Amino acid sequence: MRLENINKVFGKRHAKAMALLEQGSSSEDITSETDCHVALRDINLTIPSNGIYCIMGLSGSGKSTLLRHINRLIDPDTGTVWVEDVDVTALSIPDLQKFRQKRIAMVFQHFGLLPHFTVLQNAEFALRVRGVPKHERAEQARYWLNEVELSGYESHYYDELSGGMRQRVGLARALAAGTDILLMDEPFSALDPLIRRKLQTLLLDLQDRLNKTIVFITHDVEEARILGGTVALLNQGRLVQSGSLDELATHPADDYVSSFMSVATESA
Ligand SMILES: Nc1ncnc2c1ncn2[C@@H]1O[C@H](COP(=O)(O)OP(=O)(O)OP(=O)(O)O)[C@@H](O)[C@H]1O
Repeated sequence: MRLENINKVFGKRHAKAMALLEQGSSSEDITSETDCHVALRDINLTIPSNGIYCIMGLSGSGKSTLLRHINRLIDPDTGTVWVEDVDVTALSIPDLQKFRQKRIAMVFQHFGLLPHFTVLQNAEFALRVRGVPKHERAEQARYWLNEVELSGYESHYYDELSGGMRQRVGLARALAAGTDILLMDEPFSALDPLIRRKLQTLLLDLQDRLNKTIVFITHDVEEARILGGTVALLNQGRLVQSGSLDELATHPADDYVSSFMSVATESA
């Protein structure tokens, strides 16, 4: 997939902010003149298929905003999102809905489960939306719950699950959707370190067999390394460097990359 010339500005005086952006004003000046926030600026990024690709950066650097452009939960102000030969930014709303159902599932940091649904009902949710018959969707959901080691918990509710189990349900729901692309927005960062490590291993095991295109947001260099070490690093809405973590460590594009990598090395 490819993001081309993406700009995204949030705020009320949007037209004024966009005019300043086009004139080349700095993001700081745009904020001080208009109170708008430049969340993404001139993003050009190619994400290879069939692998795990990590989006990194400090809090507020634009990671979630970038991820949400891929399934157009957020529309860009300018630019194009390509998923293979599909221009996602040009899809009509009905086509976008079909495209999302078929191609892209999402896993959220805070799970995004429906508390009044059982584990099974949550896991089969995407299939229900798609109109898959009850028996068939239950069978598929059970299969994926087994894959995430949650067999036996089908009739449990959200309140009865630990954080790790909740995220396993989130993962089963995304996998049951049967899409080739998985967007994961800090899926493991609310979990304690041991559970987090287990879920990283589970994801790697599944990916070995499923070979999906996974775009994974993390703050954590160690987590990105475990997941294969291919990253894009954002700073204040700009893409500062992409490549392997080793490249970022040995040939940092600027001081931000260098300090991001050295803090991570010190805390490892
Ligand atoms: N809907 C919105 N309206 C206004 N500002 C927004 C909106 N969404 C995001 N922003 C701002 O855009 C910037 C980027 O936000 P984003 O959530 O993409 O960052 P992030 O890197 O994912 O941060 P975190 O790691 O804290 O989740 C932030 O300053 C945020 O406050």
